[in-house]
Amino acid sequence: MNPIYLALDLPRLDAALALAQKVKGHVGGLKLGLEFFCAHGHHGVHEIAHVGLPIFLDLKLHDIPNTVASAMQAIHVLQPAIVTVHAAGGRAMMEDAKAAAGERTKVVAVTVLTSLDDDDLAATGVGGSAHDQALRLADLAREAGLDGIVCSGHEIGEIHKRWKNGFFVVPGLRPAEAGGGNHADQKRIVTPRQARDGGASVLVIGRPISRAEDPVAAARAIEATL
Ligand SMILES: O=C(O)c1cc(=O)[nH]c(=O)n1[C@@H]1O[C@H](COP(=O)(O)O)[C@@H](O)[C@H]1O
Repeated sequence: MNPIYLALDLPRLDAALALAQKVKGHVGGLKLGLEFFCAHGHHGVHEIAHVGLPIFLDLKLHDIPNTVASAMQAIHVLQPAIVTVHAAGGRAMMEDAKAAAGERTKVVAVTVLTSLDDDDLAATGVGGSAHDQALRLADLAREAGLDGIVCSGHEIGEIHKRWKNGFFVVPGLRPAEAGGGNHADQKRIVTPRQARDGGASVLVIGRPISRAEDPVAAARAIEATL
């Protein structure tokens, strides 16, 4: 199965739908995030689901356990293949999120966002490295009974060794030929191939495909490196 999930981070529903239709033969799934869900809600998810690929609903839920569980129940009807919560919400929140999710939905916890480095974490009061914090939160997600986690390609190898049958989502990916120039807001990045070799189950890729002059060619080129 193609591990690439295209992040449809586009403000307009018609543009997101057109892009999804265009690249659907070259990606394994479609990721709809906060930007999309706040703008288009359930209706938008139903529209994108018509493309026929698995839907990853990336809402990064982070609140008290009861609120997160209720939100999970509210999106149950959409039957997403994958949903995200923040591991920093704690064990009880993750347990309740998993219990409220549909049986066919994988619940995965974001460990440390790929847009953060050690200094950013220190500024939030978290001591130690992003690497150590990601490992700690991955252990917590596993203890809470989640299906897996979201982490950067810098941690995936070690987390995979500790959690053999986990489901691992890796964003923050930039193809090698992009060089050092287009990281944008991402700080902990690797190539799609490096993430795959480290044990990633799903590779989340947005702008390297969606902002490419030819998104189909970009998706195919990435697929060819895997
Ligand atoms: O949960 C995510 O998908 C996620 C977690 C994370 O740590 N970093 C991260 O970039 N993401 C998402 O992955 C996508 C990355 O987009 P690009 O940087 O354009 O490839 C965006 O939709 C982010 O919301």
